[in-house]
Amino acid sequence: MSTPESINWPAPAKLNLFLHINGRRDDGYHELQTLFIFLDHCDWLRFHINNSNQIDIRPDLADVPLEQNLIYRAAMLLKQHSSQPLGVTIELDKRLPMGGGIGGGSSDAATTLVALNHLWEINLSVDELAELGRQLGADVPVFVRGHAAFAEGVGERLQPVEAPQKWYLVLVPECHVSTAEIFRHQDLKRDTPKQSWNELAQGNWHNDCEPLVKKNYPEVEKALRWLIEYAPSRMTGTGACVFAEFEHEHEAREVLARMPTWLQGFVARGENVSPLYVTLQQVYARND
Ligand SMILES: C[C@](O)(CO)[C@H](O)COP(=O)(O)OP(=O)(O)OC[C@H]1O[C@@H](n2ccc(N)nc2=O)[C@H](O)[C@@H]1O
Ligand SMILES: Nc1ncnc2c1ncn2[C@@H]1O[C@H](COP(=O)(O)OP(=O)(O)OP(=O)(O)O)[C@@H](O)[C@H]1O
Repeated sequence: MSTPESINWPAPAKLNLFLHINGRRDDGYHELQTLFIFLDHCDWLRFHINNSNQIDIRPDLADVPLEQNLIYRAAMLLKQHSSQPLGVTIELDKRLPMGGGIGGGSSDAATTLVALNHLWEINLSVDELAELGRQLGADVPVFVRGHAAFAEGVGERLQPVEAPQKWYLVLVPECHVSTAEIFRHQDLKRDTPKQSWNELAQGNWHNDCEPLVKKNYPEVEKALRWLIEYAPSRMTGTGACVFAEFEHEHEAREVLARMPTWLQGFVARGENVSPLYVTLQQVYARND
């Protein structure tokens, strides 16, 4: 029988199928409209719980001090909801590129909240976990809730949607884009008119960050220029990753096989239900 220790918890990537920026609020945050889906391409986390009152993460993330690691911050936030000396050692198998616009850090944080809520027996509701997630970053709640969603406001108003299931080829340019830097930039386009979900569901999607990131990061521009020869292509989030959508896996793999050596990428399936929730259901079923 498998023990909680032997479970690998997925932290899936997300794509923003579109990212429309509608304006800037007085506090500097942006009003936006975006469509989130998950990919079956994940970081993997293993949780070894104990009573040490300590949070350890192995291995260290290069360039991210422990106190800034979103996994550590998520565990510390959750720990405040118990009076016990809760501890954990977390093994992280990092596969998602950092600063790639596919939400790796946010997803790691969400998986930590969901898994430790169960393993530490804290039993917060999904709404309470999403609220904790919001304190860590705008993208964390959608990973906590675990369903593809149309997001509005500053990203906090989420409406679950069913996106058609497609395959994606994601290219990972060799650069990190800082989300804060892009949102601060004076040349960012911020005036796409708001539309209803019914209008947006008809298509005509774009990413308002893409022109600026292409201009400032030649690696992103080069990757898009290559990919667009094969299929309509777009950037996710504030970059750096770019993606193209395909009906069938073999079509995406054929383009992957043509990729020149100066590019890196992967093929993944789009998911409406996060792989995290598939794992959580399996854990519940095992405990019944
Ligand atoms: C652009 C998206 O990636 C779309 O998925 C997200 O909305 C960004 O999510 P995230 O990385 O979790 O963002 P946060 O860590 O909350 O914010 C990073 C920085 O982005 C800017 N930011 C973020 C979200 C938003 N609606 N307006 C903003 O201006 C803020 O300057 C903030 O300092
Ligand atoms: N566990 C973590 N994994 C990745 N990055 C982390 C983590 N904890 C903190 N960070 C910090 O967060 C930054 C953004 O990481 P992330 O991989 O989430 O970027 P992203 O995919 O561009 O996110 P988003 O699309 O949400 O803006 C990293 O550069 C790093 O400094």
